[in-house]
Amino acid sequence: MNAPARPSLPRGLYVLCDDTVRPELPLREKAAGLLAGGARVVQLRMKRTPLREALAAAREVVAACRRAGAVCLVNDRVDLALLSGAHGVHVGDEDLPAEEARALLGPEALVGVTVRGLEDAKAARAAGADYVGLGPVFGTTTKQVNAPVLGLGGFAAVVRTSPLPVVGIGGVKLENIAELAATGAHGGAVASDVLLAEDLAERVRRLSAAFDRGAQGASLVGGDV
Ligand SMILES: Cc1ncc(COP(=O)(O)OP(=O)(O)O)c(N)n1
Ligand SMILES: Cc1nc(C(=O)O)sc1CCOP(=O)(O)O
Ligand SMILES: [Mg+2]
Repeated sequence: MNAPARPSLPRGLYVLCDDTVRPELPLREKAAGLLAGGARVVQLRMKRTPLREALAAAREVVAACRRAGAVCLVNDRVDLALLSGAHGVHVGDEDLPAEEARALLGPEALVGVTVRGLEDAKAARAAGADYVGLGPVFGTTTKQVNAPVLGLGGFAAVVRTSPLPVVGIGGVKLENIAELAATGAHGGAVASDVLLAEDLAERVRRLSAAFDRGAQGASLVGGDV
């Protein structure tokens, strides 16, 4: 029997299509800009959109991502991920546990889990996660995070030994994403730096290119995972 076809999480820039940053711009327009710039991983993060609107937005954004060949993950809501046909979910401490998300979504879905350190990453692997979102790497004003800022050194230490691919989040921007990638991170998750840009597509291109440059440096010195 064939193994289930779970997509792998593309390496590189990971963008948040977020309704809390620049809330006046509709999610579908944000997604269109991000995808026009070549975004390959889009997380739909809806914290202030009423549930039925969120379902409609999820269906639109997932369909647009699929047309563009991008992976779309829904933040928090396993129900919306299922109903919209998303590739998976990203869950944290206040969401369904990863095991339950996996049980509901099945083996073909991607499940990402928020972690604060190495022990959390080991637990996420045991729970069936595919990758971890580790942060905050830098200070952020997008969300009040109840965990210390790791800094690049603290982040890199977890990346080196994590049993799962690590996506860095929190204050990641054009000025620091190459350094983040050079730690061997699998991805760099960005919300405000890209969503506040005048030209979202151009910002995606620049962030992606900077990540790839940093990752190339990491692989040259043997720091790649
Ligand atoms: C890639 C990535 N990493 C971490 C988070 C944070 O998720 P969570 O802890 O559930 O917090 P909210 O995003 O729900 O506020 C993330 N969204 N993405
Ligand atoms: C949603 C989120 N989670 C974080 C965590 O550390 O768990 S930091 C964060 C905000 C990311 O937004 P920006 O790119 O604007 O800093
Ligand atoms: Mg959450």
